[in-house]
Amino acid sequence: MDPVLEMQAVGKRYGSKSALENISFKAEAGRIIGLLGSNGSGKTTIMNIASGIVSPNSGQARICGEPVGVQSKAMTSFMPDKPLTESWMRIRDAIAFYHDFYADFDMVKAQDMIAFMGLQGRDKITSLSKGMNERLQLTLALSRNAKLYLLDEPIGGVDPVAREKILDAILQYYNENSCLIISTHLVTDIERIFDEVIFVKNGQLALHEEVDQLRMTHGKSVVDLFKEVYAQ
Ligand SMILES: Nc1ncnc2c1ncn2[C@@H]1O[C@H](COP(=O)(O)OP(=O)(O)OP(=O)(O)O)[C@@H](O)[C@H]1O
Repeated sequence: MDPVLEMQAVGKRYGSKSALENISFKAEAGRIIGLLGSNGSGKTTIMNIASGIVSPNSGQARICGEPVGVQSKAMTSFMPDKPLTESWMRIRDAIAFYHDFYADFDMVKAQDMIAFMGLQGRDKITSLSKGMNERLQLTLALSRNAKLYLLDEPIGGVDPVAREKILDAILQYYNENSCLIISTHLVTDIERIFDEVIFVKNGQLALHEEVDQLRMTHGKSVVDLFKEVYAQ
């Protein structure tokens, strides 16, 4: 069976600046994968290429064997680091918008997640705190029945309690037939949910390993190895 996401020798330049170089990896169904790296290492660029927002200059990205394009976008649910919702919307409008827009949107799951997250349908999105907004964006992304979920910094800037709630929601609502990739530089606390981690450093793939294997071969937690790899 084809991997859910495969990158083959992907390179990306912005003008004269190289953002990604020769990135190759496979991401299989049933896996939660941490895409880890310090600021500017290339995580968002990888997410943007997998979701079809940005085209690589070299190499190729495939979703379930299909080159990234119209067909692959229907199989990919992306939570970007900036919200896709409009400022006039209430939470219920955002849910209705996603339901109208995506044929695979599961309304029952969305309502269940809204309750789990402690969100209220009548609340205006502009009135939500950063953490509550992240809970909403995660609800919207995970309520689709996609093959690939791409969550770009889903816990950026939220307090430890909100972070735990978001991680619990990911574990509870994750669909085991899919692959979920989470980019972050906040490795502490989040490593408990990863099956595999990919380290990106200066636009290159520094490591791709199963977390259990990594602990055995390196004798270290993901956080400790992260600190070692990214030490200046
Ligand atoms: N639109 C763009 N134009 C020019 N350079 C860009 C653009 N987008 C990204 N870059 C550069 O590409 C490199 C990788 O950026 P990217 O946003 O992918 O990193 P990141 O790991 O997601 O960083 P962060 O954790 O800070 O979000 C950086 O050097 C960045 O400055």
